[in-house]
Amino acid sequence: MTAVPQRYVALIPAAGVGARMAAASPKQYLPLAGKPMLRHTLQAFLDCAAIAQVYVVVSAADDYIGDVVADCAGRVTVLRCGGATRMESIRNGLRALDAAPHDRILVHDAARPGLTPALIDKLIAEAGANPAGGLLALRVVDTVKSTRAGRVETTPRDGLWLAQTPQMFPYELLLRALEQAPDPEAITDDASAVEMLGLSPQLVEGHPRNLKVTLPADIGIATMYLTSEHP
Ligand SMILES: Nc1ccn([C@@H]2O[C@H](COP(=O)(O)OP(=O)(O)OP(=O)(O)O)[C@@H](O)[C@H]2O)c(=O)n1
Ligand SMILES: C[C@](O)(CO)[C@H](O)COP(=O)(O)O
Repeated sequence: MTAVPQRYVALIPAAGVGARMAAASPKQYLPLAGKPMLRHTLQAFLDCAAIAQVYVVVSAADDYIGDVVADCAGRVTVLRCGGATRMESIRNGLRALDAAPHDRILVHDAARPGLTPALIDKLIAEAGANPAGGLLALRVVDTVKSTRAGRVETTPRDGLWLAQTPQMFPYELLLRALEQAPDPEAITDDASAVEMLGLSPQLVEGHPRNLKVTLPADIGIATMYLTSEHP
């Protein structure tokens, strides 16, 4: 029996309110280098030949998305099933999208507009065949301090990484991991749900340009990367 080739499908959670950004509109629609942030994020997948379909999860009341995807007919599907948390939005999106069990789902934050087709291709090349999936991540390069004990302590940084997105997993595995998670509050990213099943997703070196735009200061940094000549 010939193996059915796996497809690569993007799922972009874009139903947040951007509370930490404290802007007039949800941060994923703020203008960056002349375009809404989400359009930059979408374009990275639209410019990546490996991506078969892009799904965007927005809130039911979202009235920004129409203008952002007006010229993306066919490649982008809008799912109005955003939830109260990022993980709920992703789980709702997984239940709504069309994919085969072995297709790879690349979950990517709308708030990471610095992603490039080259980074997507790198993740697919290095982790696309891994049954435990994989994600872009950056090694920690600064000394890490913790105040959890009520005082300042230094945490050894060897072996520490900062998770980025896309986080890519077989469709069946990711949906099962999110639905079976014993403590949904403990899941801050998709990989942690898969880790709770005892699997170890592959870490693939990402790039600082793929930062999550979270605080006002991140707008200038993201704009610098989006307008820079350097890849
Ligand atoms: N209920 C939610 C919350 C977040 N997200 C998405 O998940 C991504 C990463 O989340 P985060 O950076 O925390 O975005 P917000 O939740 O909007 O930010 P804040 O926590 O400051 O409100 C964003 O693209 C956001 O739109 C989502 O789809 N649904
Ligand atoms: C998924 C993520 O971007 C990986 O670093 C991060 O966990 C999202 O955190 P947020 O608080 O939902 O922005």
